[in-house]
Amino acid sequence: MIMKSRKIVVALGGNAILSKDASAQAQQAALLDTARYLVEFIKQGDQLIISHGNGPQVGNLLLQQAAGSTAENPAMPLDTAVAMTQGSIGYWMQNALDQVLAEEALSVDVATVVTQVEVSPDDPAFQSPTKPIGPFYSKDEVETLRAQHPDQTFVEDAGRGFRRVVPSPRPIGVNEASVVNKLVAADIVPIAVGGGGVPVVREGSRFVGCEAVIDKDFASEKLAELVDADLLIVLTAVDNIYVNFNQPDQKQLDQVTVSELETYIDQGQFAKGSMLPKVQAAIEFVKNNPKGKAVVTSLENVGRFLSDGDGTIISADHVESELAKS
Ligand SMILES: Nc1ncnc2c1ncn2[C@@H]1O[C@H](COP(=O)(O)OP(=O)(O)O)[C@@H](O)[C@H]1O
Ligand SMILES: NC(=O)OP(=O)(O)O
Repeated sequence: MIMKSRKIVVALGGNAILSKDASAQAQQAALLDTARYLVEFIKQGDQLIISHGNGPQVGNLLLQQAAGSTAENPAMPLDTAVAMTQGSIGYWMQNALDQVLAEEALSVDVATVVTQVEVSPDDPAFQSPTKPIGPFYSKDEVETLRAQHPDQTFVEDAGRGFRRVVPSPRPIGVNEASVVNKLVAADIVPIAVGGGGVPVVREGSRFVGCEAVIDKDFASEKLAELVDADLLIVLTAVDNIYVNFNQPDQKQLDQVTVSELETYIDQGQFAKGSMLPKVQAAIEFVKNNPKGKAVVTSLENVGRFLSDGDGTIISADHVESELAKS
C-alpha cells in the first residue's frame, strides 16, 4: 500500500455543486469541474476525504416532497431528506470523480458513506432556526408562505431575498467515523458528512433523526478531528478570507493564527451564516489538532494552493511562533 503524503478533509461549498440552474444535469456538470480540481490533490499523492453542502438541494427536495404528498404517499421528514441529498450528491460526486480518475488513468476507488452526525437534543439551535435552505423568495412570496406555513421560519438572507431557515445544531460526533477511517486505510476516497450529516440524537442505545440541517463546515471539522487529518480545506467562492471584506481597504489574509482570527471575529469581520462558520470551524480544528492546519480558499485557486500555498492558511498560535523562531 502506498503511504499518502497528507490526509486532507475537503469541504465543498455551494458553488462547487449548484450556482443558478438546479437541474440534475447542471449540478452534475458543476461537479465534473469540481472533480477536476480535486483530482489534483490525488495526483500529488494526498489522501482526500470529501464533504459537501446541501442547503439549496435539501430545501428544494422538501418543496418537491410537499407538492406531491398524499396520505398514502407522505412527504419525508427533514432528516430523511438530508439522507436523500447525501445519496444524490454523493452519487454525482462519485460518478464525476470516477470519470476524471479514469481519464487520468488513476486507479483510485471512491465511496459515498451515508453519515449520521450526532447532535444534542438540548442544543439551543433547536429553539432558534438559522440555517437557510432552498430557494430565495420575494417579500410578497414570503408573506404568502408565512400565512400558509405558520410552523416554518423565513428570514431575509444578506439582502438577497428571503429564505426558509431550519435549526442547525453543532455536531458532537460522527457515527460512521470508524468506517471512514477504514476506507482511508484502504486508500479509498470517502465522501462523508454530506449536507452536514444526517442529524441524529441519542435515545438510549439507538439514534433517532431530528428536524435540522447541520452546517457542513462544522461537520467537516468534526470529521477532520476524528480522522486525524493534517489539513481541513474549506473550498468556497473566494480565494481568501479578508478583513474589511468588500470595503475599499479590504485586506487579504494569507497566513493567520487563531488569536488573530479571534480578534477579527470580535471586530465583526466575518458575516454570520457565510464566512463566520468557516472561520470558527478552522479555529476549532487547529485548536484541537495543533499540528494540523486549516485552509480557506476557492476551487479555482486549488492549483495555486498546491504549487505556492496561496489561500488563507490558519495555524495554531504556537505553530506560528515556532515558525517565527526558525
Ligand atoms: N470577511 C470575509 N472574507 C471573505 N469572504 C467573506 C467575508 N465575509 C463574508 N464573506 C462571504 O462569504 C462567502 C462564503 O460563504 P458561503 O457562500 O455561505 O459559503 P459556501 O461556499 O459554503 O456556500 C464568500 O463567498 C463571501 O462572499
Ligand atoms: N449543510 C450545509 O451546510 O449546506 P450548505 O453549505 O449548502 O449551506
